[in-house]
Amino acid sequence: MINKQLMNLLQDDKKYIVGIVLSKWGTLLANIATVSVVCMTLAQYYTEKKVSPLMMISFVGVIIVSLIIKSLANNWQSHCTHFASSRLRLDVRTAVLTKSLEVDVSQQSLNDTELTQLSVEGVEQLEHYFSRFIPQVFYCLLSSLTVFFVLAFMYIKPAIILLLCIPLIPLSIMAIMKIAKKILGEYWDGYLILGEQFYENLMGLTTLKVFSQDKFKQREMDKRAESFRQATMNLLKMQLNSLIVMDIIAYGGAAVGIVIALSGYVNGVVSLTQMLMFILLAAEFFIPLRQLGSFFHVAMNGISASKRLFDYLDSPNSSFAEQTGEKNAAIPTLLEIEQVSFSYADDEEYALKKVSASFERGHIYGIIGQSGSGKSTLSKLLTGEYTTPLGAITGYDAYHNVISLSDMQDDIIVVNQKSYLFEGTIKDNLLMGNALATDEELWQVLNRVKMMSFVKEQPEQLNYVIQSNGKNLSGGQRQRLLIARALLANKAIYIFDEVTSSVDSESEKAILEAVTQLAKTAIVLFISHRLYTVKEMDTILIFDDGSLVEKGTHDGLEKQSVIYKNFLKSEKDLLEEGF
Ligand SMILES: Nc1ncnc2c1ncn2[C@@H]1O[C@H](COP(=O)(O)OP(=O)(O)OP(=O)(O)O)[C@@H](O)[C@H]1O
Repeated sequence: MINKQLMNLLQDDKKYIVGIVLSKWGTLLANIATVSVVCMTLAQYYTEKKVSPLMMISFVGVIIVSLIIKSLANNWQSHCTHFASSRLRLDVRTAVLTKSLEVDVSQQSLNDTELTQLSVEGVEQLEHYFSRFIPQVFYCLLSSLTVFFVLAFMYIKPAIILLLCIPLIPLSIMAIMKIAKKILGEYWDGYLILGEQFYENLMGLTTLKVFSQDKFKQREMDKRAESFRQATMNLLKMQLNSLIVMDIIAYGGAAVGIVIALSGYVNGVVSLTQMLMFILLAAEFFIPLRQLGSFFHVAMNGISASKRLFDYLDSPNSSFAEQTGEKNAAIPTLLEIEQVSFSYADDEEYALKKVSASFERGHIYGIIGQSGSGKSTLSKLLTGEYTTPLGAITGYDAYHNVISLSDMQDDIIVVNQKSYLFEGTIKDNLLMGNALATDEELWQVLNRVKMMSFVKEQPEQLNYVIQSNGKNLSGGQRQRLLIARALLANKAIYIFDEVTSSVDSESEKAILEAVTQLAKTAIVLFISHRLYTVKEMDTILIFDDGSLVEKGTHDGLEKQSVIYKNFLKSEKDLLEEGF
């Protein structure tokens, strides 16, 4: 019932749990005192037909003190309830965020939507576990013993009967827990799948509309929502049924105790005060246990969500993130790839096959090949998006010291189709590349990508606001800003992956000039579909079906390489056809 892994999270916050239990216990003691004084007053009035002044004073005094205690205890309880889980929720969310940044894309066991749902709604559910369920478990023990001793003092026989009923409730909770696990699993699965599909459809809504697929997707979502509704109803049904079982035990037990107390009064075994107290306190005996039952269901939701979060947090990190200790501060001037092979999944064909190449600072390398030939896969391996290829990827600094790929990764930057411009000013976006850059440096870099005149034309200049992902810019302007931001980052190795594929010729020219200039001080890999964009580059590498099939300068390849000549010819044909 008590999850060890979750409890370990509490650390210093256990004191708040103790605070909640004690405040509840204080309320219970105040209730017992109120019940006692009410019963004594009633009994006196019933037998003597009047209430003595002393009894009146005690009655009013006890009621006032009880109210004060209850009010203080309630305040203290809400204070502790808030603190018992707020730090913990923050910690769990921070841990999830940190983990998501550390784990390789290839090893992410949860996708973005699942992670968001679990760390928002799932973590929210943990509040109930810590601030309600756990304190209630301890309070139940304390309250049952307290009320038992008071009742036993009144009339031992029915008090023992009530005590014997108590284990039935935790036993029924444990039995329900077994069924609940499966139902909760289905509920969370449905919730996550629905969220994921909703997110995907929302992202692709324009595409769905263009292809008139929105109605079809809507029907699909309807079906998914319906099965989630079923799972939710099953969960609610299970919760309701189990509450009925607990009610029967709680109120049944209280009823048995009350009947025995009444018969004790009729037979003269107990006094009127004792009998009245028994009737009023018998319910008090079971109420905490009954509440435990209701809290249990909400807590189970949190436990189920937290299990998925823990599985995620316990999953292995990327080899890159696991590196500890000092990073090698050396700057790579040479990058060597030896016999690198990589497959996205065990049973999949190799996307890269025994690729060997070396890249030097001061050079720009044009990487071309048909779609699916493995160009982007090489980029993903270099940036650490995917890890553990066969073969070796090693860097060397100017003094020939070896730099491992993980040490090198901070020095590698990629600009590709996934690169993003955030809603905010041009300056904000550029400063992401280098937070310390001055306005002058920003203008310089804008000049390098031929964006200076555009920005100068805007009344707000550097403070011109870009909409999310540069919606209010042309494709070429957007791409040039992405490159400007990367240039500001001042890295040793740059990978440009299809950065000119959807831009106008003016932007293409500006980009090519900027990257060629950059190659004087960095290692630059320029991946492209279009051969003419890499013609002038120092070395051209041709990929075909995962293999590096040719390497050389344009002039050399034009003379010797059949593949290159075919490439040139097919591109010429395409250009003549107007593509
Ligand atoms: N995330 C992935 N999971 C599984 N297979 C993938 C993944 N990404 C790429 N592949 C496969 O790996 C192979 C190489 O893909 P890659 O993206 O490296 O090609 P590319 O040369 O960059 O293609 P393009 O020019 O179209 O971008 C292809 O067969 C592709 O289907």
